[in-house]
Amino acid sequence: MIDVTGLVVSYGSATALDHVTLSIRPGEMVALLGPNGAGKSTLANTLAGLLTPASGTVTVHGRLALIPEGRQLFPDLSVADNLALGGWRSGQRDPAPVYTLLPRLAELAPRRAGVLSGGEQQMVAFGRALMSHPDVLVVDELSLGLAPNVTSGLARHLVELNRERGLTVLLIEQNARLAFELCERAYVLESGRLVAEGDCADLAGDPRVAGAYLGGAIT
Ligand SMILES: Nc1ncnc2c1ncn2[C@@H]1O[C@H](COP(=O)(O)OP(=O)(O)OP(=O)(O)O)[C@@H](O)[C@H]1O
Repeated sequence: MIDVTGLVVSYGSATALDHVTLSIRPGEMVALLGPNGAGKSTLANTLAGLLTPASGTVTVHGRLALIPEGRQLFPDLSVADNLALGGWRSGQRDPAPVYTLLPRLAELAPRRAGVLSGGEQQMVAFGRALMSHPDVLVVDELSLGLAPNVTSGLARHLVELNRERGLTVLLIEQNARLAFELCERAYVLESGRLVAEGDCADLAGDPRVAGAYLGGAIT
């Protein structure tokens, strides 16, 4: 669904992604882990076509939607209008399918996005991404600034979409424990380079990964 080969992305003279190669098969839910500044959002934005690679190739088979870091809602617009903007490019105007998946959004529809809680705003960002009926969803920091119970509620929706509807997901997370719980496979990015990849169970047992991202080995 996603094929990235030898990807280099720079901001001026600073290289943010340095020959990154990865692939995600249809229906997979894959995690991308890494510390602050590793290049995770740069990868997400490049996959979404917002940044142009200096070299390398990015191929996305199907329609990709991004839930950007920090949600990036229009705070003065209603929830319904934020959702409508998500369907604007693809001409999808009917929010009903999204309301079926995320019924809370139907209740929030007339409210201004800016007055909602962080969890509600993340749900709006989620719904806005779904408005374009994506084949692959890139989620940049689902859990950012959210209480664990709020994150788990959103994660449940994500897993349901992946398992029951075959949505391919790239989950970018600093919360490695959550990512390992939800995904089967993961990539680890540090300073713009992939430093580890594999099954989450193997990575969780890798002392280096567990030490850096899980606060010690998982037993
Ligand atoms: N617009 C920009 N202009 C210049 N440098 C940037 C820009 N955006 C990101 N960078 C730099 O590129 C590198 C990768 O940043 P990026 O935001 O992709 O990392 P990240 O892994 O998503 O980090 P975080 O988890 O903090 O969001 C960092 O060194 C960052 O300072």
